[in-house]
Amino acid sequence: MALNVGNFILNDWSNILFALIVVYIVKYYFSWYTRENPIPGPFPLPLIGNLHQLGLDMGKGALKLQKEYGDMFEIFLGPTRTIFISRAELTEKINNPTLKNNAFYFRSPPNPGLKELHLINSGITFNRDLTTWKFNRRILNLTVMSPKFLRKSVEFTNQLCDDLEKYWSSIDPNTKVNLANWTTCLSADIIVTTATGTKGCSMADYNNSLPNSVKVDISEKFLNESLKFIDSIYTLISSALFYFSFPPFIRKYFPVFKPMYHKYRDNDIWLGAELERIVCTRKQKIESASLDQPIESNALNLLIVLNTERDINKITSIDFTEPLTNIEISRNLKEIFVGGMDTTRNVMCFIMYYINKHPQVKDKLIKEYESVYGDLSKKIDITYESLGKLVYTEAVINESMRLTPVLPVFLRAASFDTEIGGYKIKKDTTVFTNYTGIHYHKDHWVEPEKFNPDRFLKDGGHTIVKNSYLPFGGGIRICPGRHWAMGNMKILSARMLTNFEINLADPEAPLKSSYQGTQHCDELDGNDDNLKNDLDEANYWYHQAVDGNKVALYRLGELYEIGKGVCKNLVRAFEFYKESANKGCLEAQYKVGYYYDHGLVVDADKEKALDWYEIAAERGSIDAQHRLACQQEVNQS
Ligand code: HEM
Repeated sequence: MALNVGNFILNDWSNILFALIVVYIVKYYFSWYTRENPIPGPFPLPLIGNLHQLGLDMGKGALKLQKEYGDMFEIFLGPTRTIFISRAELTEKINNPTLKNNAFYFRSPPNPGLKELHLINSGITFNRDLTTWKFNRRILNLTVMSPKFLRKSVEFTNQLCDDLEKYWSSIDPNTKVNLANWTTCLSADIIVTTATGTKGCSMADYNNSLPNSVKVDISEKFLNESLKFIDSIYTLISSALFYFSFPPFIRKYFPVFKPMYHKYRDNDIWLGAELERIVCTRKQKIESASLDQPIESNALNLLIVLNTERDINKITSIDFTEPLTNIEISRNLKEIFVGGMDTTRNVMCFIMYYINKHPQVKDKLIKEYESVYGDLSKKIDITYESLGKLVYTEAVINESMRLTPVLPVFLRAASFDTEIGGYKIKKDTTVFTNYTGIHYHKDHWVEPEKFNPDRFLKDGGHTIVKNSYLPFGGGIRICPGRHWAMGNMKILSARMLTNFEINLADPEAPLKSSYQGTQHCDELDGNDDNLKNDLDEANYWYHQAVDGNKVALYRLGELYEIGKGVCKNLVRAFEFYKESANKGCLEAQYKVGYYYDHGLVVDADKEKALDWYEIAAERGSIDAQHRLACQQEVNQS
């Protein structure tokens, strides 16, 4: 009998498997129930842990779990214990700005996938080796945070905005402007151009793909090379998530994942070689130029000349006296692309959404641009220095990034055993800061759901609690590209609003976005029907006004008054009205009176207002007669 049972068990593989599974489950739950220092969190399932509760959208999942389990909860991503913190005070250690006693200088725990991508012991973002991280981080700070780089980046972004304006002014009036696509292309071009000094051509390609657009003449070979490179950066970003999430065995041998693995691996090899080729070619060019020849301050050039005889600010620390090797330069360049491309494009989309959703904010922005750049009917001159004056713009950008942080959650790992909120955290435990959770926390923000840029103004009556606003993270690993990104966003907002009348195709539609490692703007359609028609109308009246046509002058006054086809500008409007009034246009005469009457001109003057009203009233203007009657009543009373 005993033999039979033994035979039965040993021969029946399914029973063995069943027994193993039972043992695994018992062991799994035993270690879960007896785990040290448990933090509130959902009940996990073997193998997948709490992945089903977190869902694919990590930002939304974290918010949902925060509601159920509070500001600090733990979940299991597969077998790995992971902690989420969603309150400013709890992030104190993560945002420690010094290396001394820094318990969270690791980005992630050791991970075989990231190691295979050479991201664990080199580069910046996932680098766990303190010596090389410090070295690379210092180099990147010296490059993308240096004033000469930031100044040059303003020039590049302005030039690319000029291109965008050219493309937009030739768009077919009956097509919708896909703002998400345009900002994606513009951002890619900004990052590529500013990082390498070679102009990106995503916008040109996208423009050429649109029906009825005026095609740009661009070499097919250059276009393909450039697009392949950009595509390869996006592929690398997706591959980091893939390599991070799946263990080597599943990646390499599971039928669904195998082709993806091959694609990602080939891409990594190609990109590495391409970056080195780019570095080598530029290095040769710089070395063959004479020393007195100025070198453009794009990121690649700055990395190449660092610590060479061209570098006037040679760094004189013992550990860093030599120029960078080609590998070091290409790895830093890769960090710029990976860190900058996906973040910038999505943030720009979100900003455009919020601005266009709130017309009163748009008006205030236009006023700021008028006060900083003067006459908006002429091309505005955005300099590096002027960006500091765009205080309201900065508040609008901050508020957009508060409501939709492009990294809704992001990770760090404990670099030694430590503690948060009274709970012990073991070395290498992953801790996600739930940025969205903190940005919407009722204890930190009044009416957190409301879009209110004033809360970021000094006199806005709101005190910002330390660590309650973290769009760029914080502490020693805070985003090194934050000043560059903020500059780009300011330029883009100013250029778009002063040149175009963009309206959301469906103003009632909610923001469509999804989590893809970063928060991704899925769809953002703007209407350019009005834009093109309005531009045409403005052009038409300008054309007519050349010979002093009083009706055309009056019409131009109207367009400037309401900002149609041109930027709203009351000073310009008044100039046109006055010129038209002097030529005898009745409506314009009334308008001039009205502008003097209501203080819409600098030299507001009631006497002058009455004079113009009288002229217009005498000639039959009902509006002017009404104003005079009102004035008489006021005088009598
Ligand atoms: C609006 C645009 C951007 C946003 C919202 C953003 C946000 C962030 C955030 C939240 C982090 C994590 C910081 C932390 O752990 O505390 C980060 C890290 C990083 N960002 Fe950005 N970023 C942006 C643009 C850029 C740009 C343009 C670059 C290019 C230089 C860049 C390069 C990096 C790098 C290299 C890191 C890793 C830093 C480290 O681990 O030491 N980012 N970014």
